[in-house]
This record gives sequence, C-alpha cells and structure tokens, in this order.
Amino acid sequence: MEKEILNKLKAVKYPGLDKNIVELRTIDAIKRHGNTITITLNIANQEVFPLIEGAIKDLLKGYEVEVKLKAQPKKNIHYGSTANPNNRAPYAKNVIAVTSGKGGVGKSTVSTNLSIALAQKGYKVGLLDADVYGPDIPRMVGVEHEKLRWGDNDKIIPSENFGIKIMSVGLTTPSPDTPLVWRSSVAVSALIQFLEDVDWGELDFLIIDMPPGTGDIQLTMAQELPITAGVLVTTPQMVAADDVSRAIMMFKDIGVHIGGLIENMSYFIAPDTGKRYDIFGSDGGKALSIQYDIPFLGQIPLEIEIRSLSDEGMPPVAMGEARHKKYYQEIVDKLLATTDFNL
Ligand SMILES: Nc1ncnc2c1ncn2[C@@H]1O[C@H](COP(=O)(O)OP(=O)(O)OP(=O)(O)O)[C@@H](O)[C@H]1O
Repeated sequence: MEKEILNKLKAVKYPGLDKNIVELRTIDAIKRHGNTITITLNIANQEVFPLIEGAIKDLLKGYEVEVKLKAQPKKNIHYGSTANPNNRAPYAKNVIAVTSGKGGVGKSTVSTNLSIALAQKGYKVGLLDADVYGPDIPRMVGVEHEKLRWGDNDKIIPSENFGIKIMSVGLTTPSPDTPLVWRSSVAVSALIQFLEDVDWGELDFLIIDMPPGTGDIQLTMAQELPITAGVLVTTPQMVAADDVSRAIMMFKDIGVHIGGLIENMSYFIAPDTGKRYDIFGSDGGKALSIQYDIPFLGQIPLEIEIRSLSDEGMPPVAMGEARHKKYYQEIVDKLLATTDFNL
C-alpha cells in the first residue's frame, strides 16, 4: 500500500522544479490508520508546503489524506547569538565563510577556486585559510614554500598568486608538512591576528576557508566578523549525514545568511571516455537544499584532473580546461545572484 502511494506521488512535481517530490526525497513517511493515509513531508520551505499538500490531495482524491510537515531538527544546541558581531575586517566589503560538516569533502579546493573565479570577474579578493586542521591552500595555489613576511608598517604581507591575496595558518609552520597542534583558543587568536595584522588592502571579498564542523573557531569567527554569506560544501555521500545538517543549523542559529550549498565530487567523469557515472545517485545536494530551504549553487564532478591540478598548485579554474573553469565560474555567478552583496 505504502509503495503504491509512493509510486503515485511521483506524479507530483516540486513547485518550480522539473523533479518530483519522491526523487527529491521529500517524503519522510507514509502511514495508514483505518481509512486515513498520513503523508509526512520533509521540507523546510513553509511556502511550498500548501502547494504540495494541494497537489497530493488532488492526486489521491479517492483516499482520505492528511499531509503533515515533519518537525525540523530541533535546535537542542544553542550556539548563542552573533546578531551584532565585531568587525575585525573593516577593509573587506563582504566576508564569505566556506565550511563543511566533515573534513575531506573538498572545501579548500572549492574556496580556492571560488576566490579565483571572483578575481577573474575583476573583484579584489583575499583568501584566508583558517582550516587549522588541514591548511592545504598554500599548496593549492603554489605558495607553500613562502614564509611569513612583515612590511614596513609592521603588517604581515599576504602571498599573492592567480590574482588573489592569500594568508594561511599553514605558512606559520617551519615547513609545509609540520603539523599544527593548536588548542582551539590558540587557533582563534591566530586567526584574529590574521584578520587584523595582515596587509590585505581594500577587498571586495574576504573568503575564509573554515575548519570543518561546528566548533569554537566557527563561532568565534561569526562573532568577530559580519559574515555576509556562509557557503556549505558537501559530497553526495555526506548529504544525509548529521554533520551537514548541524553545519546548516549552526549558520541558521547564529543568524548567518546562507549563500548556498555546493555538492562536490557529485559524479565521476571517466578520463578515457568522458562518460558520466552517477556513483552516489543524483540530486542529493539539491534535495538537501530544498529540505533546509537554502540555495543550491551547483555540482562539481569527481575528476582526476581536479585533484592533480590542485596538487600541483594549478587551480583548475585558472589552469584547467574550459569545463573545469565553468564548474566554479557558474557557482560564483549563482552565489552572486543569491546574496545581496555589498559591491
Ligand atoms: N571535484 C574533485 N575531483 C577530484 N578531486 C577533488 C575534487 N575536489 C577536491 N578534490 C581532492 O580531494 C582532496 C581533499 O580536498 P580538500 O583538501 O579541498 O578537502 P577539504 O574538505 O578542505 O579537506 P580538509 O578538511 O582535510 O581540509 C584533495 O586531494 C583535492 O585535490
């Protein structure tokens, strides 16, 4: 019976999208009590709920149907409020914080390429690698052997490459592979120093590659900076994971506007044939963004070249083929459209 209903529900399109509510995983449960069928939807967008409810009731006319909205995850963690943050970076017109639920999803690769894509559009961009657990950005932009340098004004001179200014916690270690073993309080004060003591000049965008997760560092950054937009990176496998939901809820709880969600390593492009394989299914990121009512900024496939170019310090958006550039450039165009940036 439930299966039969689920099949029928495939006829209901999600408002404004070319996908149905079943493939977008918005059906949380279908239950039958006597003659009543109760369908629970898992969506956060209150405005589309009545539209879907109406369409379901029309479709299942012969049945007694009740459509409910699943209670969204309760905010049992209180992150506090960052309604009136300090502004340690008055030189930046906009601050974008890039984060992820878990490590290894490609957050630093995304931050780097989005920063360069913004610079390619003519904006002045600074990229702060605040990922104390894996400060990979210097290697990705080929500045890993640079050391901290101070200018005449006693300010730290940021590295520069591919049209962006770069500062990383990784540049504070004696060699690129020295591990950083910092307590979070030390990491937070180092980051604040980077915000205040680096000679960034005037910036249109300061992009911060945050550590993964929802800890002290994220919260302090949100208290010390007016974050214009938070951007979340996930992989299709992670889409259903609690970590991603927690990262989304953290931004929502502390009042940071979410610029959108990016799905990285979405599908695989075979290097020999160019054929696309949807290894992890498709559209998980889109479904997640619908569930939490946040913009979906796009997908980046898993491609060997993205990894090899990044490892060699040649960011794909600058040094890759046209299609690599397009992945990141299209995401930047969408982000510029979803958020009211100060430009
Ligand atoms: N779309 C992609 N296709 C292929 N490889 C990718 C892609 N995105 C990232 N990678 C590779 O995956 C690895 C992890 O990426 P990255 O360091 O950006 O992740 P991260 O989420 O920032 O990790 P960490 O939390 O450890 O800092 C890197 O080797 C990177 O080159």
